[in-house]
Amino acid sequence: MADMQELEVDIDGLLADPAWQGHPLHHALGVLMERHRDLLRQLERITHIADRYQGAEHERGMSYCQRYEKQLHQLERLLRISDRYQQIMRRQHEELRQQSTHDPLTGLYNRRYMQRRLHEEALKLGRHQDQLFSVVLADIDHFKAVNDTFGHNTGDAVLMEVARRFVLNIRKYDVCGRWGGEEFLLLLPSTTEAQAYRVCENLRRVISETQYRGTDGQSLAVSMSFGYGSCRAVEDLENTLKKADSALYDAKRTGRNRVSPVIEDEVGTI
Ligand SMILES: Nc1nc2c(ncn2[C@@H]2O[C@H](COP(=O)(O)OP(=O)(O)OP(=O)(O)O)[C@@H](O)[C@H]2O)c(=O)[nH]1
Repeated sequence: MADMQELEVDIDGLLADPAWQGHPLHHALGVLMERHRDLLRQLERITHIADRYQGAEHERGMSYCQRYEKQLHQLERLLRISDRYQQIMRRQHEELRQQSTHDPLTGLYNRRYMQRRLHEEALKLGRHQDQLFSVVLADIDHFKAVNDTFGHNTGDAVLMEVARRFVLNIRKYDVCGRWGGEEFLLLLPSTTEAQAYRVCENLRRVISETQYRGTDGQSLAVSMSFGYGSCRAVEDLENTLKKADSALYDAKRTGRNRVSPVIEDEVGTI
């Protein structure tokens, strides 16, 4: 094959050489080369057709059982691809759902989700007049100073640890969310004011007794102020949030690291 290619290159060289242009065999050699190339092209086409024919013949020669097996394999492959695709879609859907309802830093529910939950909980009260729930607003004291003194990353670490402590110290049907920067909201179903006060006092103590770790290994302490209110009807929701907010403001105003309003009867029982 290599010899043939070399010969073709030699002949092409001779045909192109002006020294041989007038030679009586020059034209005949040119025509011969053209015919030779035509034949090669035809041969290639025939080989290609023969290959395809052989493939088709092989298929035809297969028994029904073999063809059925082959189609089954193809279907199984398709199913595997479709399964993988569905898994990816499900995972992406779950990630999107998580992102739309959760705060990325603390992993708690975000404000939008908490607003929806509050509304749903208030709607449920409409059908059960004797029921209620409580709302707690809790805010880290002097958090700006934490950031200014220890840096924003340490501030983030404190927020994460506070969130963890909250989740560890509430009942499993209570709902905890990040309401704003350093502010958290708790929804406490079927909880009276007196019970809400106790929940807040417990959390206040846990948060202030925790040693937090900064990103450079330093140890620091923080405290939180709490305000709460109870909701007894759907129309009451906005009012309850305002009540909790102004109670939180009172707790800040009267010295921080405290719960407002104080329920005197409960103070001794904690
Ligand atoms: N590290 C960090 N800081 C945040 C985040 N969100 C809000 N903050 C900071 O929280 C601080 C809140 O400061 P202020 O509203 O002045 O309140 P404070 O210093 O906690 O004071 P009081 O609430 O009155 O006790 C601001 O410095 C915000 O930048 C966050 O995601 N990470």
